[in-house]
Amino acid sequence: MKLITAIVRPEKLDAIREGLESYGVQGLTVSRANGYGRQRGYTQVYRGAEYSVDLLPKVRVEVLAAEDQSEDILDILITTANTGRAGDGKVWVIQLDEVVRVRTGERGTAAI
Ligand SMILES: Nc1ncnc2c1ncn2[C@@H]1O[C@H](COP(=O)(O)OP(=O)(O)O)[C@@H](O)[C@H]1O
Repeated sequence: MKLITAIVRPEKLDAIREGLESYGVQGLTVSRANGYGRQRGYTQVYRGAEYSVDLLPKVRVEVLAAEDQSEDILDILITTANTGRAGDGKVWVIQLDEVVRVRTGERGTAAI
């Protein structure tokens, strides 16, 4: 089992959710994040004063995946999040030891 984490543009969240749902993903976790990569920040003017914003708002999407679905889910995330510009984000995959469904006590892929 894998934990796939994607840090993406907030405006891409709807497309990502649609892509994952039509593939059959049955659950995901979304949280707000702030960060920077090669995109770095940008300069903004507020009440005449210029200041730099160096941590840009992003969305973190976390999906648990069975081994045989991990590559497909990774592809969906990359495809739906991509605009071709710096700031599109990053996706990483972590090997998981265990997943437990709290309600039933099921473990492993049955708990995904
Ligand atoms: N090395 C990293 N470690 C953790 N998060 C990162 C890293 N690089 C980028 N991110 C996250 O991804 C978001 C988008 O980064 P982006 O500028 O597209 O990265 P890059 O072009 O360097 O791959 C950042 O705002 C940050 O939240």
